[in-house]
Amino acid sequence: MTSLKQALKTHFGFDTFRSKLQEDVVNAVIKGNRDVFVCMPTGAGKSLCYQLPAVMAGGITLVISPLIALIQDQVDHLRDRNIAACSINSKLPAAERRLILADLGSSSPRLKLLYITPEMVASSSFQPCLTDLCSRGLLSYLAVDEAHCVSQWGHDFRPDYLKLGELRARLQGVPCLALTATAPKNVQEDIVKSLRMHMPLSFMSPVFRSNLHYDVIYRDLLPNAYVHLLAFIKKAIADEQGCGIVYCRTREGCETVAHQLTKLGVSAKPYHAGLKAGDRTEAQSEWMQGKVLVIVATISFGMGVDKANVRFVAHWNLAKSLASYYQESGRAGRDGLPSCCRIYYSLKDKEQIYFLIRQEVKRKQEKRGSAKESDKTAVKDFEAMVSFCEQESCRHATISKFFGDKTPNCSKACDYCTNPKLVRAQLERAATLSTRTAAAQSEGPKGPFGFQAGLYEGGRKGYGFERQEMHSFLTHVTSRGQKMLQSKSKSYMKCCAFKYLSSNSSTTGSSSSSSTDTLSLAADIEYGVFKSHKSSNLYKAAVLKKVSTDVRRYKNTADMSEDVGERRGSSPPAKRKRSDKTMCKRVTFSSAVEEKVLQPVAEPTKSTTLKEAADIVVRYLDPFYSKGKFANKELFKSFARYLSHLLAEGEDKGKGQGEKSIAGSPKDQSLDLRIISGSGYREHTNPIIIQQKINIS
Ligand SMILES: Nc1ncnc2c1ncn2[C@@H]1O[C@H](COP(=O)(O)OP(=O)(O)OP(=O)(O)O)[C@@H](O)[C@H]1O
Repeated sequence: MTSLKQALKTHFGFDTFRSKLQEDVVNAVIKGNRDVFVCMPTGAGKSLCYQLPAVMAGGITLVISPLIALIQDQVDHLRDRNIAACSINSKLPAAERRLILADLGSSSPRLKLLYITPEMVASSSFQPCLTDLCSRGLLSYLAVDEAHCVSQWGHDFRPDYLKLGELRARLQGVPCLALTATAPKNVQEDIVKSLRMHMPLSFMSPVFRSNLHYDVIYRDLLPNAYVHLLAFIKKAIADEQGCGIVYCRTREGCETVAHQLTKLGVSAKPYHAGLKAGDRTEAQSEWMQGKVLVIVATISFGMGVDKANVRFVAHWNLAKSLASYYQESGRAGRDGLPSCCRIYYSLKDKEQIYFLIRQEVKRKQEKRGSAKESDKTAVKDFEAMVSFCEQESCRHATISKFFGDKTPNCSKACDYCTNPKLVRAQLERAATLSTRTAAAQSEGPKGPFGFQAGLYEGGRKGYGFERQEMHSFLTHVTSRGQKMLQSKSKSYMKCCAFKYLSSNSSTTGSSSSSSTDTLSLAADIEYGVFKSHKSSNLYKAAVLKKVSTDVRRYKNTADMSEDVGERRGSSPPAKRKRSDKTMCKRVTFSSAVEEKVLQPVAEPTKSTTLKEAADIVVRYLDPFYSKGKFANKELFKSFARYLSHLLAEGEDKGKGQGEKSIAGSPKDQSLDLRIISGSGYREHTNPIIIQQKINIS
């Protein structure tokens, strides 16, 4: 075994290089006489191209990486392998920083890889350390990860990356390695120029990844897009191995999609900048561990997340460019196994993003006082994304062409190559739809930015216009002294809604349905209000009003209905199907009456604590579990948890209804178990899609 392969095995545990290209790059870097430029697809193993030379070299490798989270991930991974790596960043505790600087200042530092952001490299506090390392000849390599960030033609331009040119000039004699997955020709040239690389050796491999199946579904054409997404998820994870990502543009989008998926029985969690850091970390780690099947995230999620078995990446909203889309969708199938990448395309979404991009360009130009050629980049990039969705040709070919590669052999790895007729049929239907809705759309976007400002995601990896949107949102919020709602309030309001609906079950028609339905209805009502109210007090009042209105509306409609059977037999959703016309004709609403109806739920009654409820539930369910009536322990736990919440929160009003199935007569019950954590209880222990029927007899 060569010493290189030996080092690969010893330090990283790999028997072979992932590809010939990876080995060639490592050899070229170790040789050290030329700068090296690497453009390899997502998941191809670029990190190893500098990590292996770094551990084999005598000095320290300085790695520039754009995100602290990404850096942290890499550092943790290296430390797990006993490789001396660390990062100096703004979040580092002072004591740790002192230790690192002490090691770097020693005659023979232990450290092999020092990760740093471009901002930190340029900061004055880091300069003495850098000068010292340079003057003592202790820098082995300079590695610039995600190098496309240096180019203003790139999809993730970071002005601070431009400062790396100066750094490079200071590090004469230190070989530089630039790595990216997403660099068309103009970006490649920009990288080489900006980093002042000297006649670099270039290692490029085509972007084509044959294990990824790409398709586009027109969301506007679907009768129920969430059910469609559910079917996609089920198919992509048919063997229940692996997990997936759904990308949404906005925080609200993440919440909505996660909520809908949960309601449909999929364990899904949202991830966005609006969540507390702890909740975000929890969502990510549960997803990483396979406890949560789907993470519904803004694009702030994913960079540096190295999870092998991501079986699908669905885009609920369009990516801002084709390059971004390639990178985001490329998080699927890093283990090389077949995986699916789908876009749920929507014309409205397209219009909104166009609008936002133009606004952002205008804002930049106003600030700068002039227009620049590169201002058009964002629009062009997005146009490429749009035409990817609206085209009638191979999706892989489009991606490859965009990055300057030859047309790959798709072999039915996209919807067009699998069934071009279907793609055409969809386009034709979409064209008809867009003609029909053209009039409505021509009115232009509503609201200050054509949509609800404030609902859009920020973050460094955002769409580029987040600052403007967030600013508008914050102004809106603080101007009224409003506070974002806490999840405690949400649970409480859901509980109120549930109690009120339960107590009026004979009116709402839920007497015939389970308390699960009532809970689901309560969650729907609460969530609907939550979406449109940012003020805590207005939100609370609106939930109560909405619940009482719904009950009242039903009451009025039912009272006047000639079909008594309908009143007795149908579930609430069926009743709501009654046409608005009928309702308008027959029912008049009096706000005074509604206010009166509100009163009974203003004060919550004392209920059983969750722990007490859990004790009761476990006592009753345990015999069934012991008899093997549950498929597995996780299912038992999920069911018990769900019932405990139900009992604790709906205890007083639900007596004789919901908990009858727990405490009543289990021996003759057939429990239709649909664990709907979307009803307020997000915790799942079961990663699989839970929608099962258990017969207890
Ligand atoms: N020689 C190898 N043998 C087996 N696995 C490898 C090898 N080299 C790298 N890998 C694994 O491949 C996965 C992807 O590697 P890495 O994160 O470096 O990809 P990347 O090219 O940087 O992708 P991205 O552009 O998405 O960040 C990692 O899990 C890594 O451990």
